[in-house]
Amino acid sequence: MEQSRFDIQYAAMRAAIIEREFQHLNEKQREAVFHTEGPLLVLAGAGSGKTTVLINRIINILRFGEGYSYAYAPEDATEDDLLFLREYLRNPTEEHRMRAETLCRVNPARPWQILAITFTNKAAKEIQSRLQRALGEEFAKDIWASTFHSMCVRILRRECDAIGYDRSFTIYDTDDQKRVLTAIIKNNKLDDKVFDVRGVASAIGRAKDNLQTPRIYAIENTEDYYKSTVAEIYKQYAKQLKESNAMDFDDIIMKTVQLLQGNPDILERYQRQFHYVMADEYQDTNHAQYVLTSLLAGGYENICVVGDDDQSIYKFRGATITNILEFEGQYKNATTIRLEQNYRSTQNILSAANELIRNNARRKGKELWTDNGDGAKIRFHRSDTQEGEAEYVARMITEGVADGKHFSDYAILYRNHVLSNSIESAFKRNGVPYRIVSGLRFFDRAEVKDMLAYLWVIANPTDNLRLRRIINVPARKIGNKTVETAAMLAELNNTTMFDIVSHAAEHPELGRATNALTKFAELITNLQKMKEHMPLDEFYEQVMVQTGYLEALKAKETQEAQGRIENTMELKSNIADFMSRQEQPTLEGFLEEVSLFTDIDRMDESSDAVVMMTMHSAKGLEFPQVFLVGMEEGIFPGFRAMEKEEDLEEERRLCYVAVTRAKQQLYLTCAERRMMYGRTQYSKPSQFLKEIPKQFVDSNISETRQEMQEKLDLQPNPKYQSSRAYDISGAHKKQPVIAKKKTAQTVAAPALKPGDQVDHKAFGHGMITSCKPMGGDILLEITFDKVGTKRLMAKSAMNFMTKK
Ligand SMILES: Nc1ncnc2c1ncn2[C@@H]1O[C@H](COP(=O)(O)OP(=O)(O)OP(=O)(O)O)[C@@H](O)[C@H]1O
Ligand SMILES: [Mg+2]
Repeated sequence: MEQSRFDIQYAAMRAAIIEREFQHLNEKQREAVFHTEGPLLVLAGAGSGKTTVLINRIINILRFGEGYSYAYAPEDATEDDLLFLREYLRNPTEEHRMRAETLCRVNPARPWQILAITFTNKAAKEIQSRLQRALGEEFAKDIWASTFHSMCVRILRRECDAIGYDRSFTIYDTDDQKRVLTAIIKNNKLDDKVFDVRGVASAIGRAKDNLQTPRIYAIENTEDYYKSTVAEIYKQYAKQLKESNAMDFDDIIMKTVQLLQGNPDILERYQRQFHYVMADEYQDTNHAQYVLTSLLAGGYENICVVGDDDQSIYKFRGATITNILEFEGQYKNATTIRLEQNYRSTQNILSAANELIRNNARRKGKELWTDNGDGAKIRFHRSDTQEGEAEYVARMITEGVADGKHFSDYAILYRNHVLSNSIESAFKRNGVPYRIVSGLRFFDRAEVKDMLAYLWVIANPTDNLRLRRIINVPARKIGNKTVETAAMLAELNNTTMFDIVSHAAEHPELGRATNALTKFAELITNLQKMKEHMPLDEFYEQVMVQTGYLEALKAKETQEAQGRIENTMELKSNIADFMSRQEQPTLEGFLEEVSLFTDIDRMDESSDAVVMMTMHSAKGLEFPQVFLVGMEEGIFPGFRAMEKEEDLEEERRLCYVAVTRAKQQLYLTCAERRMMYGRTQYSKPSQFLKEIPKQFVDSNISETRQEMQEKLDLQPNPKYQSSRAYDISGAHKKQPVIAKKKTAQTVAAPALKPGDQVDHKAFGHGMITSCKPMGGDILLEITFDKVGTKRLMAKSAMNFMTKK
């Protein structure tokens, strides 16, 4: 075809815009961004910009997508038309789409044709907000950027009648799941030591990750007594959930796969819808997620997965690294792009990460480099005790803040949550503000769960489990026996408990409770009606009042009850926040969001506090200053992992993930002695520390001493107070002495009194308002000019404070 005036102008204009748009990316990254058609694997190390590529790729597809290259303006297009088109290419709004289409054959993807899946809500939100900034809120909000779970819930809410569920289905969290399982284990008179509920729950979870239904699981496990019994529990569990119109987390994925596999018409609809499918952190997908992604991308096969085989850390949850390693086998025409430049960390941190992960045999192998410069050396610090370790962490942070850093620049990462206790105490003693990201669900407080249970029952009255939770809360004279009778009647009549309760008068077995039951059913029915014509937050308040829940708390008049009232009110703020974000906020929508919520999503980045979380939760995140604490043999790697090479490699990958979160400075700390689970443990520094070459490290750990200890296999004798009892080398003296001095300094309890003026390195000028002796130390309350009142323990505080 002859080139029209438009073609020439258009091509030049397009090239210029694209050039400008993506100039901040490197060549390899741009290659990935522009490779939009066909299967693409971006396999690259930490901090190399994988997530960045994924986001920019979406921007590219939506603004300059393949379709635009076929755009031809008619010969008679006016200057005005061309100007309009130029504007439209910059900012393709739905509003102007029609005119653009009449001018030229534009055929770029629409936002809802793009599916981008990630693992955490936080990551999904990050993608959404970056896309909104680039493409405009209105336009970007239709992109399916979400987690596996919320995407599946969205599909299921629309389509689940095809698999026999009602659209108002409830989502059970791990706690709900355990209640149901515990009851089943008890009813079947099984030994709950052998069939420990956590073990059973995780076996069922793994079965679902592998898309095994109760029937298939039973067929595949006939030989083994434990597993065949689990198969029976699984069967009963699935039946009960179905009857309650409920799904657990793992069901959400499995049922979506079943829905799509069992209903070709529905599958085809989604395959047609999703022109482009993308998945971040693909190394952590399990079998069910892999099948799901493949199914959804099956229409156009424009599938792009990004990941890092070295960061696969969820094997224990069924993730299988083969999904990423076999991508090229699955799609014969796949293109693979590797990124090697890291933009996050300094060279010292990267070299350490490279050397560490080199010890894994099973990997594809890659090296990262950066031109960020060497940066500061990594700091190793070994303390005598866990308290010493915690004090060190607190001291480094306070000194850093005194130096101009922010508390929020710091992250403390640990292998297990138990390791956070001593750090927390040290932060309290030193007035360091912190926030623990538990990775668990936030909405786990009893009163919040109660209110949510009410909301669930209103939305889905067939939810027997939640009905049981609230039917007599606050007390309504509906006893346990009545509840059990109602449950039995429901079973017998093949209906739900709510149905029985609503028709209590027809069941003489319910005896004197009939009245109370009928009233309860009326309460729920009335609330259901009320819900229809009231804003959600007002409705929530009505639920608190009508159910008598608020009244019952108020009547208690205790401090604790007051706290609970505040928590239930906080739930209202959550609802209000939800309403402000949604165009059509529904109760179901809110409940859904809540059930997929974890603490990490609530991490408020605006407040200045140190964050503490497990290494697993830190995936995909970055922080200027990172501490990895508890770097000891037996903790990290854990004893269990040390037995099998395969497990050790997974631990090492976790260490690689943790190390590569740091942008500027990495601290690795350990203690010789530590109280864990009520016992004092002595441990050697983690083998991972040894795998990091000395040239990248600044250490207080004397190597001679460590080597000596290992050579002689000397075990420290717990009878000695000082852990140095076994140290015969004397070579350690240099550094630790300095450390000792610091501790010695803190011992003298300072003579302070209310009214004294102080200068604190991190908090500035303040005045002591009270001094209370406490456990050989003094608890100070100080009102600082800048940061308000803080409570500090005098001994530690005097490291940073002078009296005026
Ligand atoms: N071309 C670039 N120029 C400058 N900075 C970049 C570039 N690409 C990425 N970055 C920055 O590097 C950091 C790491 O990027 P990103 O989080 O996308 O990496 P990742 O590969 O997804 O990391 P992870 O493996 O930890 O998930 C981010 O702060 C990002 O803004
Ligand atoms: Mg990433």
